[in-house]
Amino acid sequence: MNIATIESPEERAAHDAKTVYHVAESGQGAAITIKDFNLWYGEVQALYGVDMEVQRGMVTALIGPSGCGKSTLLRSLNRMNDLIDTLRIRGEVRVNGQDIYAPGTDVIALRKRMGMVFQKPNPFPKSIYENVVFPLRVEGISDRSMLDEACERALKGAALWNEVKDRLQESALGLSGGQQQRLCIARAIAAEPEMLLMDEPCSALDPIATAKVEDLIGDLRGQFSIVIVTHSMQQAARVSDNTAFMYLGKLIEYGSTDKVFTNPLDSRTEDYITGRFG
Ligand SMILES: Nc1ncnc2c1ncn2[C@@H]1O[C@H](COP(=O)(O)OP(=O)(O)OP(=O)(O)O)[C@@H](O)[C@H]1O
Repeated sequence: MNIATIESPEERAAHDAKTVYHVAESGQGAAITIKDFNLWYGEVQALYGVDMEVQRGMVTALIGPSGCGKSTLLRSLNRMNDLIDTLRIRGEVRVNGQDIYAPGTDVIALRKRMGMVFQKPNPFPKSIYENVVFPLRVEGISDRSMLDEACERALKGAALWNEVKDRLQESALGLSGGQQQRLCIARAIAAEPEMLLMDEPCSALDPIATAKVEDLIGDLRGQFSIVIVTHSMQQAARVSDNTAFMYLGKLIEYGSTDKVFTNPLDSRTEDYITGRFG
Protein backbone atom coordinates (compact mmCIF):
# COMPACT_ATOMS: atom_id res chain seq x y z
CA MET A 1 0.00 0.00 0.00
CA ASN A 2 1.27 3.45 -0.78
CA ILE A 3 1.77 5.49 2.37
CA ALA A 4 0.15 8.52 0.78
CA THR A 5 -3.18 6.75 0.40
CA ILE A 6 -4.18 5.94 3.96
CA GLU A 7 -7.88 6.61 3.82
CA SER A 8 -10.15 4.66 6.13
CA PRO A 9 -10.66 5.83 9.76
CA GLU A 10 -9.39 2.44 10.98
CA GLU A 11 -6.20 2.84 8.98
CA ARG A 12 -5.80 6.39 10.23
CA ALA A 13 -6.29 5.36 13.88
CA ALA A 14 -3.85 2.48 13.49
CA HIS A 15 -1.41 4.79 11.85
CA ASP A 16 -1.55 7.31 14.68
CA ALA A 17 -0.90 4.72 17.43
CA LYS A 18 2.31 5.03 19.46
CA THR A 19 5.32 2.75 19.08
CA VAL A 20 5.49 -0.17 21.51
CA TYR A 21 8.94 -0.63 23.04
CA HIS A 22 10.31 -3.76 24.68
CA VAL A 23 13.64 -3.71 26.47
CA ALA A 24 16.29 -4.00 23.77
CA GLU A 25 19.26 -6.33 23.99
CA SER A 26 21.98 -3.88 24.75
CA GLY A 27 25.59 -3.91 23.65
CA GLN A 28 27.83 -1.08 24.71
CA GLY A 29 25.25 1.72 24.56
CA ALA A 30 23.57 3.38 21.61
CA ALA A 31 25.51 3.49 18.35
CA ILE A 32 22.70 5.30 16.55
CA THR A 33 19.94 7.39 18.10
CA ILE A 34 16.99 8.24 15.89
CA LYS A 35 14.69 10.95 17.24
CA ASP A 36 11.29 11.91 15.81
CA PHE A 37 12.61 11.23 12.32
CA ASN A 38 10.29 12.05 9.42
CA LEU A 39 11.08 11.78 5.73
CA TRP A 40 9.26 12.82 2.56
CA TYR A 41 9.88 11.93 -1.08
CA GLY A 42 8.37 15.06 -2.64
CA GLU A 43 4.82 15.21 -1.28
CA VAL A 44 4.82 11.57 -0.15
CA GLN A 45 5.69 11.02 3.48
CA ALA A 46 7.60 7.75 3.84
CA LEU A 47 8.67 7.88 7.52
CA TYR A 48 6.65 9.18 10.45
CA GLY A 49 8.21 10.15 13.78
CA VAL A 50 10.62 7.22 14.13
CA ASP A 51 12.26 7.03 17.57
CA MET A 52 14.73 4.25 18.28
CA GLU A 53 18.23 3.43 19.45
CA VAL A 54 20.46 1.00 17.60
CA GLN A 55 22.65 -0.72 20.15
CA ARG A 56 26.39 -0.88 19.58
CA GLY A 57 27.76 -4.28 18.66
CA MET A 58 24.30 -5.75 18.22
CA VAL A 59 22.45 -6.93 15.12
CA THR A 60 19.24 -4.95 14.57
CA ALA A 61 16.68 -6.22 12.05
CA LEU A 62 14.22 -3.95 10.26
CA ILE A 63 11.15 -5.94 9.22
CA GLY A 64 7.73 -5.14 7.81
CA PRO A 65 5.65 -5.46 4.65
CA SER A 66 6.80 -4.15 1.31
CA GLY A 67 6.82 -0.36 1.10
CA CYS A 68 6.71 0.20 4.89
CA GLY A 69 9.94 2.23 4.82
CA LYS A 70 12.64 -0.23 5.90
CA SER A 71 15.10 0.66 3.14
CA THR A 72 14.28 4.34 3.50
CA LEU A 73 15.14 4.21 7.20
CA LEU A 74 18.31 2.19 6.55
CA ARG A 75 19.46 4.64 3.87
CA SER A 76 18.75 7.55 6.19
CA LEU A 77 21.45 6.24 8.53
CA ASN A 78 24.31 7.03 6.14
CA ARG A 79 22.48 9.68 4.11
CA MET A 80 22.29 7.53 0.99
CA ASN A 81 18.86 9.10 0.45
CA ASP A 82 20.54 12.46 -0.13
CA LEU A 83 21.00 11.42 -3.73
CA ILE A 84 17.24 11.95 -4.25
CA ASP A 85 16.44 15.54 -5.22
CA THR A 86 12.95 15.78 -3.75
CA LEU A 87 13.95 14.45 -0.33
CA ARG A 88 13.03 16.32 2.84
CA ILE A 89 13.62 15.23 6.39
CA ARG A 90 12.70 16.45 9.85
CA GLY A 91 14.15 15.04 13.05
CA GLU A 92 17.49 13.72 14.14
CA VAL A 93 19.79 10.81 13.49
CA ARG A 94 22.83 10.73 15.76
CA VAL A 95 25.73 8.39 15.06
CA ASN A 96 27.92 8.13 18.14
CA GLY A 97 26.26 11.29 19.36
CA GLN A 98 26.94 13.29 16.21
CA ASP A 99 23.89 14.72 14.40
CA ILE A 100 24.52 13.45 10.86
CA TYR A 101 22.04 15.90 9.31
CA ALA A 102 23.66 18.94 10.95
CA PRO A 103 24.90 21.54 8.47
CA GLY A 104 28.53 21.00 7.59
CA THR A 105 28.44 17.22 8.08
CA ASP A 106 31.06 15.48 5.95
CA VAL A 107 28.77 13.01 4.19
CA ILE A 108 31.59 11.15 2.44
CA ALA A 109 33.31 10.57 5.77
CA LEU A 110 29.99 9.48 7.27
CA ARG A 111 29.45 6.89 4.53
CA LYS A 112 32.93 5.52 5.14
CA ARG A 113 31.98 4.91 8.74
CA MET A 114 28.81 3.10 7.71
CA GLY A 115 29.63 0.24 5.32
CA MET A 116 26.75 -0.71 3.08
CA VAL A 117 25.83 -4.08 1.58
CA PHE A 118 23.08 -4.21 -1.03
CA GLN A 119 20.46 -6.69 -2.15
CA LYS A 120 22.35 -7.83 -5.22
CA PRO A 121 26.07 -8.46 -4.84
CA ASN A 122 27.82 -5.64 -6.69
CA PRO A 123 31.49 -6.55 -7.12
CA PHE A 124 33.48 -4.38 -9.50
CA PRO A 125 34.69 -6.02 -12.74
CA LYS A 126 38.15 -6.35 -11.24
CA SER A 127 40.11 -9.06 -9.48
CA ILE A 128 39.04 -10.41 -6.10
CA TYR A 129 42.08 -8.70 -4.59
CA GLU A 130 41.35 -5.30 -6.16
CA ASN A 131 37.73 -5.45 -5.03
CA VAL A 132 38.74 -5.94 -1.42
CA VAL A 133 41.47 -3.31 -1.34
CA PHE A 134 39.40 -0.79 -3.30
CA PRO A 135 38.59 1.36 -0.24
CA LEU A 136 42.30 1.55 0.61
CA ARG A 137 43.20 2.51 -2.95
CA VAL A 138 40.63 5.31 -2.72
CA GLU A 139 42.45 6.49 0.40
CA GLY A 140 45.62 6.65 -1.70
CA ILE A 141 47.28 3.61 -0.06
CA SER A 142 49.54 1.77 -2.50
CA ASP A 143 52.00 0.03 -0.17
CA ARG A 144 51.83 -3.60 -1.23
CA SER A 145 52.30 -5.15 2.20
CA MET A 146 49.59 -2.94 3.70
CA LEU A 147 47.21 -3.87 0.90
CA ASP A 148 48.04 -7.58 1.18
CA GLU A 149 47.50 -7.52 4.91
CA ALA A 150 44.19 -5.64 4.63
CA CYS A 151 43.01 -8.00 1.89
CA GLU A 152 43.74 -11.11 3.95
CA ARG A 153 42.22 -9.63 7.10
CA ALA A 154 39.02 -8.55 5.36
CA LEU A 155 38.60 -11.84 3.48
CA LYS A 156 39.15 -13.79 6.70
CA GLY A 157 36.69 -11.49 8.43
CA ALA A 158 34.16 -12.22 5.72
CA ALA A 159 34.77 -15.99 5.96
CA LEU A 160 35.92 -16.13 2.33
CA TRP A 161 39.69 -16.41 2.62
CA ASN A 162 39.94 -20.19 2.42
CA GLU A 163 37.79 -20.29 -0.70
CA VAL A 164 39.68 -17.62 -2.65
CA LYS A 165 43.21 -17.36 -1.27
CA ASP A 166 44.67 -19.21 -4.25
CA ARG A 167 42.91 -17.11 -6.87
CA LEU A 168 43.05 -13.56 -5.61
CA GLN A 169 44.02 -12.24 -9.03
CA GLU A 170 41.04 -13.85 -10.79
CA SER A 171 37.97 -11.84 -11.68
CA ALA A 172 35.47 -11.35 -8.86
CA LEU A 173 32.74 -11.92 -11.43
CA GLY A 174 33.75 -15.58 -11.59
CA LEU A 175 32.66 -16.16 -7.99
CA SER A 176 29.27 -17.63 -7.11
CA GLY A 177 26.52 -15.23 -6.00
CA GLY A 178 27.03 -16.13 -2.36
CA GLN A 179 30.79 -15.69 -2.62
CA GLN A 180 30.26 -12.36 -4.37
CA GLN A 181 28.08 -11.18 -1.52
CA ARG A 182 30.69 -12.20 1.05
CA LEU A 183 33.28 -10.42 -1.12
CA CYS A 184 31.16 -7.26 -0.93
CA ILE A 185 31.05 -7.68 2.84
CA ALA A 186 34.85 -8.07 2.81
CA ARG A 187 35.13 -4.86 0.79
CA ALA A 188 32.90 -3.09 3.29
CA ILE A 189 34.97 -4.41 6.22
CA ALA A 190 38.26 -3.42 4.53
CA ALA A 191 37.21 0.21 4.86
CA GLU A 192 37.16 -0.38 8.65
CA PRO A 193 33.67 1.01 9.19
CA GLU A 194 32.02 1.35 12.58
CA MET A 195 28.75 -0.08 11.36
CA LEU A 196 27.40 -2.27 8.61
CA LEU A 197 24.10 -1.49 6.94
CA MET A 198 22.68 -4.42 5.01
CA ASP A 199 19.70 -4.10 2.70
CA GLU A 200 18.26 -7.60 2.19
CA PRO A 201 21.74 -9.05 1.70
CA CYS A 202 20.49 -12.59 1.10
CA SER A 203 17.52 -11.97 -1.16
CA ALA A 204 19.43 -12.98 -4.29
CA LEU A 205 21.08 -16.02 -2.67
CA ASP A 206 20.19 -19.70 -2.45
CA PRO A 207 19.62 -21.28 0.99
CA ILE A 208 23.20 -22.56 1.37
CA ALA A 209 24.74 -19.19 0.47
CA THR A 210 22.18 -17.51 2.72
CA ALA A 211 23.22 -19.71 5.64
CA LYS A 212 26.86 -18.72 5.08
CA VAL A 213 26.05 -15.02 5.07
CA GLU A 214 23.91 -15.46 8.18
CA ASP A 215 26.79 -17.27 9.92
CA LEU A 216 29.04 -14.42 8.87
CA ILE A 217 26.67 -11.86 10.36
CA GLY A 218 26.88 -13.85 13.59
CA ASP A 219 30.70 -13.73 13.43
CA LEU A 220 30.72 -9.96 12.81
CA ARG A 221 28.31 -9.29 15.65
CA GLY A 222 30.15 -7.54 18.46
CA GLN A 223 32.83 -6.08 16.18
CA PHE A 224 30.31 -3.97 14.30
CA SER A 225 26.85 -2.60 14.92
CA ILE A 226 24.81 -4.18 12.14
CA VAL A 227 21.44 -3.04 10.84
CA ILE A 228 19.83 -5.47 8.44
CA VAL A 229 16.66 -5.08 6.38
CA THR A 230 15.05 -8.43 5.75
CA HIS A 231 11.83 -9.78 4.32
CA SER A 232 12.43 -13.06 6.05
CA MET A 233 11.11 -13.28 9.57
CA GLN A 234 13.04 -16.50 10.02
CA GLN A 235 16.19 -14.65 9.12
CA ALA A 236 15.41 -11.80 11.52
CA ALA A 237 14.77 -14.35 14.27
CA ARG A 238 17.99 -16.22 13.48
CA VAL A 239 20.44 -13.35 13.14
CA SER A 240 19.22 -10.36 15.11
CA ASP A 241 19.38 -9.31 18.74
CA ASN A 242 16.78 -6.57 18.33
CA THR A 243 13.95 -6.18 15.86
CA ALA A 244 12.07 -3.14 14.63
CA PHE A 245 8.70 -3.84 13.01
CA MET A 246 7.58 -1.09 10.65
CA TYR A 247 4.23 -0.53 8.98
CA LEU A 248 3.09 2.31 6.72
CA GLY A 249 6.18 4.35 7.50
CA LYS A 250 5.88 4.06 11.27
CA LEU A 251 7.89 2.14 13.79
CA ILE A 252 5.23 -0.05 15.37
CA GLU A 253 7.18 -2.21 17.78
CA TYR A 254 10.83 -2.38 18.77
CA GLY A 255 12.97 -4.28 21.21
CA SER A 256 14.66 -7.61 21.77
CA THR A 257 13.96 -10.01 18.92
CA ASP A 258 12.95 -12.61 21.42
CA LYS A 259 10.22 -10.39 22.89
CA VAL A 260 9.00 -9.01 19.56
CA PHE A 261 8.63 -12.53 18.18
CA THR A 262 7.33 -14.35 21.23
CA ASN A 263 5.32 -11.59 22.87
CA PRO A 264 4.29 -9.01 20.28
CA LEU A 265 2.11 -6.38 21.92
CA ASP A 266 0.70 -4.66 18.84
CA SER A 267 -1.78 -6.74 16.85
CA ARG A 268 -0.18 -5.64 13.57
CA THR A 269 3.18 -7.04 14.67
CA GLU A 270 1.52 -10.28 15.64
CA ASP A 271 -0.37 -10.47 12.35
CA TYR A 272 2.81 -9.86 10.39
CA ILE A 273 5.03 -12.31 12.20
CA THR A 274 2.37 -15.00 12.09
CA GLY A 275 2.09 -14.47 8.34
CA ARG A 276 -1.41 -13.00 8.30
CA PHE A 277 -0.26 -10.22 6.01
CA GLY A 278 2.82 -9.01 4.24
N1 LIG B 1 13.13 7.33 -4.55
C1 LIG B 1 11.85 7.34 -4.18
N2 LIG B 1 11.00 8.28 -4.64
C2 LIG B 1 9.71 8.30 -4.26
N3 LIG B 1 9.16 7.42 -3.40
C3 LIG B 1 9.96 6.46 -2.91
C4 LIG B 1 11.33 6.37 -3.27
N4 LIG B 1 11.87 5.32 -2.63
C5 LIG B 1 10.87 4.77 -1.90
N5 LIG B 1 9.73 5.46 -2.08
C6 LIG B 1 8.43 5.18 -1.43
O1 LIG B 1 8.64 5.23 -0.02
C7 LIG B 1 7.91 4.18 0.61
C8 LIG B 1 8.88 3.30 1.40
O2 LIG B 1 9.73 2.62 0.49
P1 LIG B 1 10.91 1.68 0.97
O3 LIG B 1 11.64 1.21 -0.25
O4 LIG B 1 11.68 2.35 2.02
O5 LIG B 1 10.10 0.48 1.63
P2 LIG B 1 10.58 -0.98 2.04
O6 LIG B 1 9.88 -1.32 3.30
O7 LIG B 1 12.06 -1.06 2.05
O8 LIG B 1 9.99 -1.83 0.84
P3 LIG B 1 10.49 -3.21 0.18
O9 LIG B 1 10.40 -4.23 1.28
O10 LIG B 1 9.49 -3.47 -0.90
O11 LIG B 1 11.88 -3.00 -0.33
C9 LIG B 1 7.16 3.44 -0.49
O12 LIG B 1 5.85 3.97 -0.57
C10 LIG B 1 7.95 3.78 -1.74
O13 LIG B 1 7.12 3.77 -2.88
